[in-house]
Amino acid sequence: MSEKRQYPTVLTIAGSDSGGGAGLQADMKTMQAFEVFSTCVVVGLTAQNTLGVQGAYPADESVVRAQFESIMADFEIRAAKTGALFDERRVKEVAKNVSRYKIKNLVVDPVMVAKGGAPLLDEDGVRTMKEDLLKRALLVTPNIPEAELLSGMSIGNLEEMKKAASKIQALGVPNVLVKGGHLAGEKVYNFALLGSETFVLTGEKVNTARKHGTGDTLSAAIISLLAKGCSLKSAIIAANDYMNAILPQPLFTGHGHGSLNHGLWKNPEKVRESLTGESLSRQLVIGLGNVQYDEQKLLGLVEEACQAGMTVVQYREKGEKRVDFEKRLEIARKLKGLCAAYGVLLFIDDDVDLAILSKADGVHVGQDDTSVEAIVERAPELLIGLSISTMQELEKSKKDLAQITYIGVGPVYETTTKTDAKPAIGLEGLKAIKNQVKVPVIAIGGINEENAVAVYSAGADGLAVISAITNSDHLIETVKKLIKHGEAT
Ligand SMILES: Cc1ncc(COP(=O)(O)OP(=O)(O)O)c(N)n1
Ligand SMILES: Cc1ncsc1CCOP(=O)(O)O
Ligand SMILES: [Mg+2]
Repeated sequence: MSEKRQYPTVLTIAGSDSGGGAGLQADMKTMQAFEVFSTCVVVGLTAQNTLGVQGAYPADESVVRAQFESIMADFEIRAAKTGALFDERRVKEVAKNVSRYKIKNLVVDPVMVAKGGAPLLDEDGVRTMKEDLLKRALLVTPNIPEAELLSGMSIGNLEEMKKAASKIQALGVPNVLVKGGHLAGEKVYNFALLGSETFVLTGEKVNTARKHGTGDTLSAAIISLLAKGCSLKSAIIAANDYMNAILPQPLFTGHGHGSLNHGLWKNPEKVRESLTGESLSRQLVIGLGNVQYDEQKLLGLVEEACQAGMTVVQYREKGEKRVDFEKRLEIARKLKGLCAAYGVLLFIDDDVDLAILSKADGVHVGQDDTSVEAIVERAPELLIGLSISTMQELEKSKKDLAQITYIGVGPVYETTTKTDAKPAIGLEGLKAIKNQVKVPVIAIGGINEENAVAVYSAGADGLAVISAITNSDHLIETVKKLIKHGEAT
């Protein structure tokens, strides 16, 4: 076989949903959205549509085995997941093949019952899954009813989710993610037990019947990110963000529960539409020039900032040393990987080529940079941020406002970070510009954890900062304060 590095390739071991919204179809659509190559072992077929499951037809074990043989003879599988496995015989066959081919990064989505109530795993299958399959997995992702069956206890709240996760871990699987969507309450809590580390992820409870395939989609997103080299924790966090982004915008297809819009994440038009104020609200602008040309410091700081809750990173390379294009591309690609893992948007300052080649989400341009028209013509997939410093610039840019994602307004306060900054416009200048536009206003220039509240009160929809982060000796606290000030106004 060729020694060439392989494109990240993943495997779903699951049942087919003829209705296309769940099962291996949901998995493969999700994998496409995350830009990994997907392969599948079909463990059985269902005759199914958005109204329910009309029939289930397990595949013969020899057919399951033959598919494993074909896939493993050719592909380098970086991560795999299981979905509906139907019964004890198929669970055993899958477990055997997972061992035979030493499949790593296996996520078991212990699918037991379809959304409409149809059983997708019999009782003996559940027992075999507990005894034989879980110990071969990296992670198991039960929902509440599945966690109850696996743990043998009933679950009515977060505390019980935690207890159940420990009981499931004791079955031999090192990491457990219990999905709390079935519990009552306005928010959804998902509880993760990764080794001895625990954390809770929240999501909005979306008031829609179109939740079919959510478990498949979440686990497919997790293995796609694992295949791209993300840590398990980052993969879970980013997959949760993906769910929160696509759940509110289902597809109205069929006459029953409809479907998730799996491609939404990567469709720029849709991403633009689904961007909330929150997703643009805290931007870290940074480059090597802001961190004494120390690459590890840059990447470390960006990762920490993403973890802490910054929502956008802008890669802006200014400073006395020249950083050549090749190096900037290398950095931008690394930043893209980091940001994607946390569901953070990456913008590139000034350079449209760099934004295209690094697959950044957007580009930020000033008044004298590439025109908005030219960017849209060349790279319609890019989100666009545009600097506005004065009413005159706003007037000149009004024709472009419909095409752009946000305007960067400032400097609001004096700043020493940008050597050629225009005069500070103050809170009054910010207010005046805000009053003239519908597009989100991201304030920049001299903003820090103390004055952020005033900036928000003047009408800013978000903040962009450099020194508030690069000079902070308590970054998590700094970001927390930026978040708090935004929430307070
Ligand atoms: C969010 C945000 N707002 C304004 C700017 C300034 O951009 P620009 O006018 O292109 O100046 P330089 O950044 O190139 O010095 C920004 N980068 N980000
Ligand atoms: C890039 C830029 N554009 C206007 S002011 C500025 C610099 C912001 O840096 P700081 O947050 O350290 O004042
Ligand atoms: Mg610029």
